[in-house]
Amino acid sequence: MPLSTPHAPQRTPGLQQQHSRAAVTATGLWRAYGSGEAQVVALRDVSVAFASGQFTAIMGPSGSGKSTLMHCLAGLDTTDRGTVDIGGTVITGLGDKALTKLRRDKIGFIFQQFNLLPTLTAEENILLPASIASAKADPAWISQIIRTLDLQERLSHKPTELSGGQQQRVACARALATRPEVVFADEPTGNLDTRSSGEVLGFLRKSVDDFGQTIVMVTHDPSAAAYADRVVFLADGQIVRDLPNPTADDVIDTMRGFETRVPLAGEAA
Ligand SMILES: Nc1ncnc2c1ncn2[C@@H]1O[C@H](COP(=O)(O)OP(=O)(O)OP(=O)(O)O)[C@@H](O)[C@H]1O
Repeated sequence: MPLSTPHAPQRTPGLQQQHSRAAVTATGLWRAYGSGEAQVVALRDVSVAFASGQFTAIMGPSGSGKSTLMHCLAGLDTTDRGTVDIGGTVITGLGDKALTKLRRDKIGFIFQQFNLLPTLTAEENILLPASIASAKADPAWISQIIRTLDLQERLSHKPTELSGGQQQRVACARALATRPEVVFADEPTGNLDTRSSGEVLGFLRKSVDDFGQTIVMVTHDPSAAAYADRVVFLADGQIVRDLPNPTADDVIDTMRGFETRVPLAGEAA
């Protein structure tokens, strides 16, 4: 079994120790939706850097701005103010065409709903982003990820013929196929059982330790966050805690602190 067991995160001092440059840097990000009385400020002056070869989880209460932050970091949403730099390219202000190219070449995505193309086989889904990226896919690398994810026997299957866990492992392979600067994972285990979650998280951990991948993952699950090297907590659109080497208990304690915090002046209790 090439993958780790559920809820047994093991951080090994791997490649991330050698790469301290930032893969992704956000500086002074603001994002509001709507206007006037109905305006919601989703991000308030958020500055954060994600080191290359590190696994970071983003957590926070519902509505705290996690998805907005991830979408702004990945160039899927626009910002009102501030900049995002991915691998040395400032993406805020790029036009649609340049952004699409940058996402294709530098970013891998893993979504809660897997988002595989239903008419393609697992193998075709894995190869699709690599086939349209600027640099051609490396067959030895693709084989290595497929082996690590234990997908050799599933390559000719369509998504409907795969379990949720298998579909998410295909999505992981697809995200890593181009060796992107960063993989953004949005609740990657939100639709999976405990065993499949452990397999996916074990693979993400391994891809950081063994391959030097950079991962930024939004999650609600403290045991998923415990696989990360670092947890960044958002509340009310701001970063309020930054926890290195988290355990699930650390994360639960920190989240409890938000639930019991005293409301700000003018806020409903
Ligand atoms: N497209 C939008 N239009 C209007 N308001 C939005 C939009 N997207 C997000 N918001 C608001 O911005 C705030 C932050 O939302 P966001 O989805 O980023 O939070 P979240 O922490 O990801 O929440 P959850 O954990 O529930 O997914 C919320 O108040 C939300 O209602």
